[in-house]
Amino acid sequence: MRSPIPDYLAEVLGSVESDETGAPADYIPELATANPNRLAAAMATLDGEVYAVGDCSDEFTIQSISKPFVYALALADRGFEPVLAKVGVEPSGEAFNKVSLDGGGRPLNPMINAGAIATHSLAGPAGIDAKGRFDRIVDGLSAFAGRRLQVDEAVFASEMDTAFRNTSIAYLLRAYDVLDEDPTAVVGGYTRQCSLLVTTVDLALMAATLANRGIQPVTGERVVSEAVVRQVLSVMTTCGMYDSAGDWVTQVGIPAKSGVAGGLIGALPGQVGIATFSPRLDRHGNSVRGIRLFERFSDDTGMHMMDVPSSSTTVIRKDRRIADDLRLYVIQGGLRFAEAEHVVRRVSYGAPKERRIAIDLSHVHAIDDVARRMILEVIRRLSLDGHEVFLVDPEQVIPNPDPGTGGSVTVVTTVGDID
Ligand SMILES: NC(=O)CC[C@H](N)C(=O)O
Repeated sequence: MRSPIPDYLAEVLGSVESDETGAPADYIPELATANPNRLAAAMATLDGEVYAVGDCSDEFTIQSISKPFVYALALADRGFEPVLAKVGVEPSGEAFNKVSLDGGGRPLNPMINAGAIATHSLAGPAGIDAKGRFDRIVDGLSAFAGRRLQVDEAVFASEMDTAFRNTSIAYLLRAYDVLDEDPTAVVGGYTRQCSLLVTTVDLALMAATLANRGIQPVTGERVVSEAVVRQVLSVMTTCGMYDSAGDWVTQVGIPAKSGVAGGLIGALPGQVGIATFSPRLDRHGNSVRGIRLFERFSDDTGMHMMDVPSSSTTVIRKDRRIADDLRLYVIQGGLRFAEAEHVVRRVSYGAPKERRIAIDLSHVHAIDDVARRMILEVIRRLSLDGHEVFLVDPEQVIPNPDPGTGGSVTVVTTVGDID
């Protein structure tokens, strides 16, 4: 059978193809010369399958789509505190290139140029020189993409020729001590970062790495930690589309970032990475057809971050006395707070009389940290109440279970192992 997914993507691409509204960015002269008709879309799954249609292997400069990734590297390299001290996380509601700082002299967020220029200076360890920092950025962004990225020297030179606004932003940052080095050199590094060449497929994989909690789906490399990814996706959600962030979140609902060369990425946590490419931009500097493609994807597939499956009410598959003094709870599905609460409620309200209690997790495919702690607390309290507790956990969804003070548990592979 032929997969229907590329056919679907091609159909969606076809539906926006004739839209010629908007114009390519012309403040970077080299971008204005590029063919504005190019159009591509790609989707990358978290296990590394890539579906791509249109001009999906054409290279173009990453531009502002580099910002969330370099922010991720800065957070990873310096830690949260030093980065947050210099760059805020508040949506600005302003254009990406606005010369603006907050009341305390910090850029409002890392997605606008002011914040991104400051963030660029925070990549790599403190004290690193400009070359080391740039190498770190290329290595880091290449790790997200899963292949070595190169700079488009022509676009870089062209943007530097007219980088007056970014240079003035950098001087303002220097005046407020957000930057403590030569502002012109930092703008050079930032502009080079924006000039890295990517394809739509690269971008889909970079987005999928964010959607996959920081693990690149094809190479399997952990590029940044889960905590960093959460921070980056949060900021993309509130600030990624600049002064159209509110429209975007309500209508599309996928953490996203646009670039003035026409790229657009969306990372839906736990699901997919999506990228589109079309150079004509709206007045916010976002790709016109890219937005339309994302609107279709979100509408057609329910891929809106607020559309989540409701928590399963059938978390407890079985609650049964299986011997005179043995009660068995069989738990199923993925456990987060809401699902674990069902277990807590059933066991505490059910007040089992049997001396021995078995909790069977062999049908649990995922458990998050809070759910794990809740199950362990159930075990601890059952032990304190005088029960002998068994955990049936053949897949070790809770490795080395430690119920804490006063609790004890025996781990078995099957219910049959309980004698
Ligand atoms: N929105 C963007 O893509 C802007 C990036 C561009 N290099 C700039 O700084 O102006």
